[in-house]
Amino acid sequence: MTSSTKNNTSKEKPNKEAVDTVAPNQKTDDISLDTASTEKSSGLLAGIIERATKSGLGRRKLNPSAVEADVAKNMEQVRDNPDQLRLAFLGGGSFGTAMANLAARNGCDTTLWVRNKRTVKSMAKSQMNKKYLSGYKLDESLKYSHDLASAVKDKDIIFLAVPSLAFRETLKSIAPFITGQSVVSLTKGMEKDTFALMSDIIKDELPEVNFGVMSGPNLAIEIMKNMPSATVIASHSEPLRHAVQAALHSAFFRVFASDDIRGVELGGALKNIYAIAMGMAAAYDVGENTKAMLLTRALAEMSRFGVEAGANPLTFLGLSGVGDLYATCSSELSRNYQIGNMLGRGMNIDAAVKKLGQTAEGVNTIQQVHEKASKDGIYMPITHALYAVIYEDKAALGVALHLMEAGFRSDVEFVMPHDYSNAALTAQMQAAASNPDDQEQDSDSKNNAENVTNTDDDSVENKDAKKSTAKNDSASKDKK
Ligand SMILES: NC(=O)C1=CN([C@@H]2O[C@H](COP(=O)(O)OP(=O)(O)OC[C@H]3O[C@@H](n4cnc5c(N)ncnc54)[C@H](OP(=O)(O)O)[C@@H]3O)[C@@H](O)[C@H]2O)C=CC1
Ligand SMILES: O=C(CO)COP(=O)(O)O
Repeated sequence: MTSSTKNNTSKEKPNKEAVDTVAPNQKTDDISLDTASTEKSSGLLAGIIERATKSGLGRRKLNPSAVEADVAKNMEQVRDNPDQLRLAFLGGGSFGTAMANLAARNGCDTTLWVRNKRTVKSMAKSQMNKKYLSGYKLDESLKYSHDLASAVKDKDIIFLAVPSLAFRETLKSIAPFITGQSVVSLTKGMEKDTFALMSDIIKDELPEVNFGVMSGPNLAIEIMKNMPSATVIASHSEPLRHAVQAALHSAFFRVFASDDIRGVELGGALKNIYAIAMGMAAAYDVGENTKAMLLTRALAEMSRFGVEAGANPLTFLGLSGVGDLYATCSSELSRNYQIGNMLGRGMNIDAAVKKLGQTAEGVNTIQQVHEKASKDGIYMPITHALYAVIYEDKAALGVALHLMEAGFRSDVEFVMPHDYSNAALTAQMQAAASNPDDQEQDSDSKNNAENVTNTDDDSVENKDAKKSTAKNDSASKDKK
């Protein structure tokens, strides 16, 4: 721990921030223009930041392992003294505010960046986010800024809680000010047209940073009400995982760890699709059996898509998978659920989004996942059905009935691979049909196959079968 770190905790007088960073007890028309920031930077990564600055190392040359080593060295003290962490939260919506508030309450030196200058002034004055979390008082130590540079400079960790559509542009804007900070995404979505997850965008825009993603069942309003909640920080960097745990952990909020970045991130992004489906189903007054079927088949789709994207399917059994799926699919607080409910009551998508007036990532994620799954032959019947209802104007009841008639599938395909139920059989049928010399089959398998082809006419399913057969072929070739 550097001596400056030891001597400078957030309990002492805070550093002067640059232009437009407003501490709550500071008059907003009296914002300091002192950009000198004369006090030495403090906190976990201070040593690294200092070293990089002194040696004139360019951002691209910074060695992330040195950053990790610096954090690791100090972890023991940080666990006991989270108030040594200096954090920036970017995004003044409900989630950025709720998380920044948790960190500030834990004693971390915390700045919330909000893009609108007038909102910054109003938040600093009222200590409230009137637009997104009206009525909830924020911790008095929380600082507010609309100046990105001053918000992120000399911080240990930068948390991004902007909507996915603004994620890349926000990273581009902070890139010139990155020295040794770590970056953590709180955003649950997929970039339009590129299918990129937020961690992909971080790797694109800031290839050298130490990063993580955080996701879990975290409805912002429940967190503001101190209702016990938990989340997951996923990172390949153990020190970063520990630092995030130390920053946010409290009696009301537990932070679990994972190193499956893909799985944790996909859990948060994909569950929004099914929250829309569940909101819509609720508008039709469906029963508990139906909800349970929707929820568990959603989980099957999520983990199937996840595996194709390189995630560990077991991650979907954790907080960021089944946990968030459950919370978002069963709560009217979920904006995605609300969108689905409005659709189910006859509103069109544009009107529903306008009425909501807040972020519902699922609206974009459905389109991205529908396109990606169709292109790559990943079997995602609920997503395709929802897409057909929302974007192709198909009748919801007809689409739901068609879903119910889809062929015989394995329940948990990681226990009994789908090949053993009917995909392999379908593939055999296709092969037999295209090879007239091979028409002799025993009557049992003929009956089975007829069953399959009668009920299982979904073209994506057929693709699935071909893909499985191709995978098996190449696996057996590999063995040879
Ligand atoms: N709310 C929740 O319970 C949770 C949300 N999340 C995720 O967090 C992310 C943010 O959602 P949430 O906080 O709920 O969103 P909100 O709808 O509550 O707020 C969106 C915020 O983003 C700002 N914003 C919009 N566009 C831009 C932009 N181009 N550049 C910078 N800021 C912008 C808005 O500013 P302005 O007001 O000026 O338009 C507003 O402050 C989403 O990915 C969401 O899925 C994750 C867990 C829980
Ligand atoms: O992700 C969330 C809870 O974990 C918030 O869900 P909504 O974005 O649907 O409100």
